[in-house]
Amino acid sequence: MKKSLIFLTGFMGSGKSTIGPILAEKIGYDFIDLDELIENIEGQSIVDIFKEKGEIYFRNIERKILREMIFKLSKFVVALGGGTVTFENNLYLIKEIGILIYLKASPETLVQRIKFKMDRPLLLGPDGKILPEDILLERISTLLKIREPFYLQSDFYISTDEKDIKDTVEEILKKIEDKIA
Ligand SMILES: Nc1ncnc2c1ncn2[C@@H]1O[C@H](COP(=O)(O)OP(=O)(O)O)[C@@H](O)[C@H]1O
Ligand SMILES: O=C(O)C1=C[C@@H](OP(=O)(O)O)[C@@H](O)[C@H](O)C1
Ligand SMILES: [Mg+2]
Repeated sequence: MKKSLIFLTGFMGSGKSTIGPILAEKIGYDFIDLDELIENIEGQSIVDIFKEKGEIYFRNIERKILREMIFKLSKFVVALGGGTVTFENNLYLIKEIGILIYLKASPETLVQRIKFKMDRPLLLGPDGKILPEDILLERISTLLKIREPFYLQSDFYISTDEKDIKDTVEEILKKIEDKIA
């Protein structure tokens, strides 16, 4: 059965929010970033939601907004958050309705892509500051080991290490061309 929703999953920094709009444009779909949608609905940044209301609140709202949106969309590329598919039954919901693509990257690559970014609360120190590179690598490696079994349940994965953004998009296009409506 051909599908009209494409979801991007993968660890923080794997490129979901960057690849998503480019892919959408190429196939004539619209684009939505789940994190941006959460920020708009909540009127608060992801960092502030985590800081003021905590991760459990974030996961509940993430799940609620995902459920509300998922049945309304057609011809959309959706960039998920890095944790979305690892909570509750989000993974099964997403797979039932769309094509799930895992943007795979090694911990070493991920560190290089996000080491100066302050917008991922799970990768900041207790003081809210950027972690030293060796600690960041350790944290990413540990969390990725826990999460990868979920990511690997995607319909397919694309390895993004040593690949530029354009090549990643091209590879996805080849894989989905006969699967989308
Ligand atoms: N090959 C690549 N694929 C995706 N992103 C890349 C690549 N090379 C460098 N980047 C950079 O890595 C960062 C990925 O961040 P983002 O798209 O926000 O990831 P995510 O939404 O998965 O957390 C961006 O700054 C992007 O420009
Ligand atoms: O991996 C995670 O648990 C998270 C990833 C973030 O999205 P990105 O993967 O787009 O950075 C965002 O949803 C939040 O900070 C939590
Ligand atoms: Mg993102």
